[in-house]
Amino acid sequence: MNPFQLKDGVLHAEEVALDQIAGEFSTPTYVYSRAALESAYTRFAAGFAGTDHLVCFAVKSNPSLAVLNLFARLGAGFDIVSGGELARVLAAGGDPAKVVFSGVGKTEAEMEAALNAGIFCFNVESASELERLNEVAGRLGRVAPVSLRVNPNVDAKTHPYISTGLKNNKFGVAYEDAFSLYQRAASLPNVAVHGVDCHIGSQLTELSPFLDAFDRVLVLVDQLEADGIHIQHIDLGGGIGICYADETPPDFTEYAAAMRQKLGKRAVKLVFEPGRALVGNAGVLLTKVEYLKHTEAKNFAIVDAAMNDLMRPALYDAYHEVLAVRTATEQAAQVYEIVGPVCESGDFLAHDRELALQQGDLLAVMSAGAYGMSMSSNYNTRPRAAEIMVDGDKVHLIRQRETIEQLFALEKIVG
Ligand SMILES: Cc1ncc(COP(=O)(O)O)c(C=O)c1O
Ligand SMILES: N[C@@H](CCCC[NH3+])C(=O)O
Repeated sequence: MNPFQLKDGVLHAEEVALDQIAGEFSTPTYVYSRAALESAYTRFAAGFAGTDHLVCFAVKSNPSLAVLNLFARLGAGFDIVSGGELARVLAAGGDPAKVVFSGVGKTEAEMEAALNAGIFCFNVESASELERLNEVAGRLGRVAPVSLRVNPNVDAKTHPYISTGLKNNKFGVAYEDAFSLYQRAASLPNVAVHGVDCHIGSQLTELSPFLDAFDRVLVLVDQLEADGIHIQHIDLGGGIGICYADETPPDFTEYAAAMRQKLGKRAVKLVFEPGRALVGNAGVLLTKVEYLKHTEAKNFAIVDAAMNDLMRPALYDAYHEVLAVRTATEQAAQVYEIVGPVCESGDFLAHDRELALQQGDLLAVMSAGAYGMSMSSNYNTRPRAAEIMVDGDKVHLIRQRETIEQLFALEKIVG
């Protein structure tokens, strides 16, 4: 579903005109559609109805308490990568028994917090992490449920910065080493082998890398079972892409059917960690054109959102569609660079967009619900944007715009 539609020449989020939101809450502002979030989660989970499964929303993609709470109420679990994300999940009413803990650098304090909360599983990413987890759990008199994150060494066919299942990156353990590390895990008193985990990358637009990874994981599961190491769940990570421009990622039904078919009759729970696919197209970044600037080479639309608000274009040269909130009637369309006020040449939101603009116009940067606000910063002492959730004709402020004072509240001048 696309909750962002033009009605009478004005872009709306569900039933609410985006210029009304800008008028009330100013810009830059992230706007999410509750209906789109719900629909994405429900459609994803529906594909696995009748199969033992757990959908763990990847918190890093959109850690807003309101978003987490919505998913928790729909029955979701959560994929976390830090103690901070665990605290968020708990504050949002998430069930710790549905939490998987990924990440290559878990600290002792984070392990303790997760053990005390009683999470579903630790996705262990190295031999040294396994030993540390065993020690920490022993100290607390607990047994930590573990999966090893294995690198199936398949090409995710995505941007190199967000491909994670290959041999030469920092994530997970090499496929070839996994079996012996599982034997080691099985011998340790304070960890219990529960599953096998993999996550091969993000923004995947083809099904085949998922299936190749699953095949390799199943070979390992069979080897482990033959060795007496029982696997209760397989975690296939996240990574399903969304349409930013003209991509055609696998749809949820097709993905679920393919995964279920691969699993066959095995009595193993399937765990997933989708992030972007559940939130990416449920959000936009609303921004205002501050200035139009015409140079010999280019036309610039200088807007009030910047790389600190949405980092993806600067970081990955990522494409986000940019739409005018009100369809212009007077001025002629021109090709613009859409740039922010930050003092970096890399501070752009979009290149070469044909738009009919005037100063003061509002623009919506589309597909900004994932890795938008979550990767934002205060660079150039810019307060982070407000966040709004629209529900039908209702508008909820789910995060206030930061104030300048908050940005230096923790600092002190040394006399
Ligand atoms: C371990 C892990 N799980 C899940 C995700 C979520 O990925 P995506 O947003 O592509 O679904 C990520 C991010 O790539 C990740 O690193
Ligand atoms: N942050 C990235 C995805 C990385 C996923 C993190 N595991 C993006 O915006 O696309």
